[in-house]
Amino acid sequence: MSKQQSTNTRPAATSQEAVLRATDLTKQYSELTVLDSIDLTVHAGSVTALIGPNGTGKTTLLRLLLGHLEPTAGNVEYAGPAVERPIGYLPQQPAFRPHFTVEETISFYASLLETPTDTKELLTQVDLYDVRNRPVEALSGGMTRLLGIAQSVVGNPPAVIFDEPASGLDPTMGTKAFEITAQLAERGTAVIVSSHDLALVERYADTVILLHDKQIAAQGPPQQLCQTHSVADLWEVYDAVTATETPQTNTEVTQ
Ligand SMILES: Nc1ncnc2c1ncn2[C@@H]1O[C@H](COP(=O)(O)OP(=O)(O)OP(=O)(O)O)[C@@H](O)[C@H]1O
Repeated sequence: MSKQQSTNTRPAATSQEAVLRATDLTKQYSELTVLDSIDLTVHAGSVTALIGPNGTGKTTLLRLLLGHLEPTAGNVEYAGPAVERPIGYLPQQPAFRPHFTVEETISFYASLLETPTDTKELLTQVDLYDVRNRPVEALSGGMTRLLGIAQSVVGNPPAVIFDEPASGLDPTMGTKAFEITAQLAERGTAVIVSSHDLALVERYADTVILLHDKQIAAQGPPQQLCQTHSVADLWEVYDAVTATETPQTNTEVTQ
């Protein structure tokens, strides 16, 4: 794909209300400081992509935004509308209860909410409608991730958090996963997505946040980051910013 084609040409988001806001967010696991004084805002109608080296704290930040982890300091605020399901979540390794079919799985999640869900439309959107009667344990890894994407948007939450949605997907379906993020943003959802696929991020993200060495090392629209760093693409921005990578060490597993 040419550079020109890879440029994000999606119309600018019309609504820019803050839906998720993190202020002075710090997270330590025992002695290991993973995130240090992070401030970020995720806006309605936009795709915010979180990138950074392995172990730099992307999943930790996403789980803090979800409220699945307690920050060591700072806070997270959900500032979106009061709805049944404020935030949808695709974990890095989605897993589903065995023996249920694809359709039963989505119907189960839909049954937990009063907001109606068009299961057929949802499964069609992620290309799983044709396998709707297949048990979830018979899905491939990529199909399981697509089911996770479908599950995460049941109830049309105002914010959606995708942890590596394209991981394990073939190029077509990886692109499809990012197209879904763009479609969600177009209808007003605040999407935050972590990914190592810089080409897809450059193409689909409105804002990129590059985590490095516990902090936000670069932030902005992909093209603006390229201009600021006088480079041709997001990979070169990433390379320049992370060149002085500080190795992270692990401690005991704690919550
Ligand atoms: N429960 C925990 N206890 C101790 N350390 C943890 C815990 N969870 C994560 N870590 C450590 O925190 C650091 C950040 O992990 P995290 O999973 O957030 O990174 P990541 O950027 O999502 O990585 P990747 O790109 O490899 O998925 C890593 O060093 C990891 O080992």
